[in-house]
Amino acid sequence: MKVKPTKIEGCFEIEIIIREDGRGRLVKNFHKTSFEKLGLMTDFPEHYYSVSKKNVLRGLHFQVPSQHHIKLVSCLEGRILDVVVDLRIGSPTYGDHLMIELNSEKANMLYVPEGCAHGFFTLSTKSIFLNRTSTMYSNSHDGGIHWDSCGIEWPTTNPIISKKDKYLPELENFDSPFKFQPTI
Ligand SMILES: Cc1cn([C@H]2C[C@H](O)[C@@H](COP(=O)(O)OP(=O)(O)O[C@H]3O[C@@H](C)C(=O)[C@@H](O)[C@H]3O)O2)c(=O)[nH]c1=O
Repeated sequence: MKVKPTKIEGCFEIEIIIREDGRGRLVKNFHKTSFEKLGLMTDFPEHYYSVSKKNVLRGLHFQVPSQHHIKLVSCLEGRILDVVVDLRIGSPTYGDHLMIELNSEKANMLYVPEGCAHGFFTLSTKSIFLNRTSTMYSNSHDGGIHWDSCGIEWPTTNPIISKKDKYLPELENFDSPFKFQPTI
């Protein structure tokens, strides 16, 4: 397992072990001991996957305190552009974002720290997105910011989005409840 830091502190791209033979492939998509050695969260009580067609944009989402959480995200089928926006007051990258392609071929994952908004755009005809979260889903803590309010260069100006995502607040009008806690 290889863990690459990104420009957002606490956010990592993770490359995992893939074994291939004549039958196909085996992908080890979670290894508790390796995560523990790196000081990463290992307790993900909730997992789900979503299936999307091409041109779908989901996000940018988070849960507010006290149900804020770490996400471990990956793409089990297809290709997505995954985006993380730093919403932690006091962070050197507050308001900044990163975009990284996650795909089933590379089987790479993104470890998204608390206090960041997350979203993705689908590049393939069918994309299966896997999310593991460190706290349970809570509808009353569900929050988000508008996908087109953070200076992100999405591949289209007209993605397929949910009604909920259409009316999310813009980043500049968002009063962040998240505080940056430096690791050292
Ligand atoms: C995320 C989630 C949704 N739901 C329900 C609420 C709603 O009725 C239906 C669809 O929910 P949403 O429209 O919020 O689904 P979606 O837009 O796919 O939401 C997800 O987007 C990505 C970008 C994330 O980062 C995730 O954390 C999550 O917020 O499923 C759950 O029951 N449990 C869950 O964990």
